[in-house]
Amino acid sequence: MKNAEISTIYSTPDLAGKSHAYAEGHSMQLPRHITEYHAAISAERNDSLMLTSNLQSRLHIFLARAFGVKRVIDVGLFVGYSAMVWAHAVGPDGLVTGLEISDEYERVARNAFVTRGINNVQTVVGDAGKSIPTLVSETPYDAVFLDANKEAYPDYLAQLLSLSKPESKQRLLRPGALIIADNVLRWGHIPDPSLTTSYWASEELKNKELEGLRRFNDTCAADPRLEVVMLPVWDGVSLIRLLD
Ligand SMILES: C[S@@+](CC[C@H](N)C(=O)[O-])C[C@H]1O[C@@H](n2cnc3c(N)ncnc32)[C@H](O)[C@@H]1O
Repeated sequence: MKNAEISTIYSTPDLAGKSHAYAEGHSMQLPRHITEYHAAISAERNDSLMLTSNLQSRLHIFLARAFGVKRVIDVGLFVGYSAMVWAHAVGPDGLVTGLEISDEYERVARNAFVTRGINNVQTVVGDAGKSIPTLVSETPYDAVFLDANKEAYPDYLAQLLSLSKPESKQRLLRPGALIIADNVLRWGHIPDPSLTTSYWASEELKNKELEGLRRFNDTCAADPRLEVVMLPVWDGVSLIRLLD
């Protein structure tokens, strides 16, 4: 719908919900082990809000296949749902590297992969800022999914770019790599700083996250090495391409 404002497309939350369900019903199907894992986490865990949605996952799979993605870094593994989606997208001969600071979450994720016979995911426990530089090898990655601590997005982006210089013999990301960043609109708080709703444990955390996301979004839009499309869907998703 050309020039339509997003707020005027769906006049009620009910209509937005119906449209989402319809879109889901008319998109590619996900394998059952993925939808079942999503449902199990949603039913059993009180931190399941951190999950990406099944519809967003279809976009990830679509993009991975369109971009020829075989190697992905999943920054913010949580209990392994998004990594499981990437594992499906890249196929058994691909590789997903999941980075997670919590050894408890990583253990749950690893167990989920083992019990489902998924063996193309490797996990690294620790602060992603420390793990990312260790991933440079002979074979660059094709894609990154940023979904960990929002305040560190600018640092993660700076690392990805500085470890993927055109003149370098070894680089972390290949030219043309895809970076997908989740939560870039943060419930509308990024475009509207006057919002008073708060989902954060403290004002300090809120301010840190929002400041980090704003800096990240501004950098992506301004950096000549990057091409970005920010989608105002879900919690805001930026699709970023490394040009060189
Ligand atoms: C929103 S959740 C990720 C959800 C996951 N991508 C999915 O959709 O299944 C964010 C995760 O990032 C992890 N995290 C937070 N800070 C981190 C850091 N500095 N390094 C690595 N992981 C971190 C959290 O423990 C949490 O599991």
